[in-house]
Amino acid sequence: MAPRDRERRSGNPKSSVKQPPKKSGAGGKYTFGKVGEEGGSYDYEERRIDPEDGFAYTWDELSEYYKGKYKKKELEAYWEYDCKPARRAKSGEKQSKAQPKAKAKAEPKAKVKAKAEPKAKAKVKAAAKKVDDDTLAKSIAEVIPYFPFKKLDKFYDIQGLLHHPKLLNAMCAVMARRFRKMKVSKICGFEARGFLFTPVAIKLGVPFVMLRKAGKMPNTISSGPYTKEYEGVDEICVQKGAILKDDKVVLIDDLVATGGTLCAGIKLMQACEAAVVECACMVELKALNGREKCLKAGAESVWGFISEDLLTTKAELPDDYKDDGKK
Ligand SMILES: O=P(O)(O)OC[C@H]1O[C@H](OP(=O)(O)OP(=O)(O)O)[C@H](O)[C@@H]1O
Ligand SMILES: Nc1ncnc2[nH]cnc12
Repeated sequence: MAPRDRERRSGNPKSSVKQPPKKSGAGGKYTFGKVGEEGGSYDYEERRIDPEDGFAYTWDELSEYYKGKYKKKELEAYWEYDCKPARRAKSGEKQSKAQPKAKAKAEPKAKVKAKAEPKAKAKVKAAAKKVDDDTLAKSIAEVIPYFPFKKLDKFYDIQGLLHHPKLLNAMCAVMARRFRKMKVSKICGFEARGFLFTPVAIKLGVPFVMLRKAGKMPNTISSGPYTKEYEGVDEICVQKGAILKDDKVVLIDDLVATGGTLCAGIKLMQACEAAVVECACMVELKALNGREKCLKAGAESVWGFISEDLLTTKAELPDDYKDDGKK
């Protein structure tokens, strides 16, 4: 957001901008169930810190302040990715004195345009974001241990991420930020570990479609058999009518190894006449060339967030460790 004149904010709560009235029911903007609403938060009392001035605001206060200055989508993205959650005051604890009651009205559009961000500053920002994504990738990699399983020396266990909700949310936010630009109409996740990324669809306000192993859902289209890095042959299905002609979908999974699973998904989407704008995976085992396979099969893009060289967390195994994999 463009810098603004701190003097414009009134310290007098009576003169500050009033919050719009809350909707009936659960509350303000962050009520359940409105497709297209973004944000990832359903708590209208939640405050986030605007990095512009370091103060915490509710969504209503922030959107009132920036009304007419930024588009709703831009502001939602700003709330989601740039504003950091503020610590909640415990019951009985007063809010900090420095906390303004509401932001003063935003500057008029013309004035803001004149303050457009210089290119150099935008470049610095882009570099900073890259560093942030790299740091996040490393932090996630640290909580994904590997151990021998199903005859693989290194089975990467993404369960570790589920024990760190902030990291999981940050991962989903990175994906949502990426897919928002692609204007996707649906997110498809693979059983089972692809289902962990349903928050991405919630953040984007688009449907999440389950791609399930054969025999789990009625009335389906099947990919036919495919092979994976381990466990031989599998088959995945999508329910008829879940994907429509000309849908723009992202296929999402925790990990791409040989690409067998993703290619089966691509085949399913092709049968539905939908476009696979991206195959997106949290982890990419590059040495197994899944990427090339997916591109050849018709995916427009393949994206992996964490490469195998970051996955250096070796699990400590107990003496009685047993590989319970079936094959
Ligand atoms: O690139 P590939 O060689 O196809 O391997 C990758 C797939 O293997 C794993 O799933 P798995 O089928 O084992 O299912 P699970 O999530 O139910 O364990 C993983 O979650 C991917 O979906
Ligand atoms: N090495 C691996 N670790 C975890 N999941 C996988 N799926 C396929 N290969 C895998």
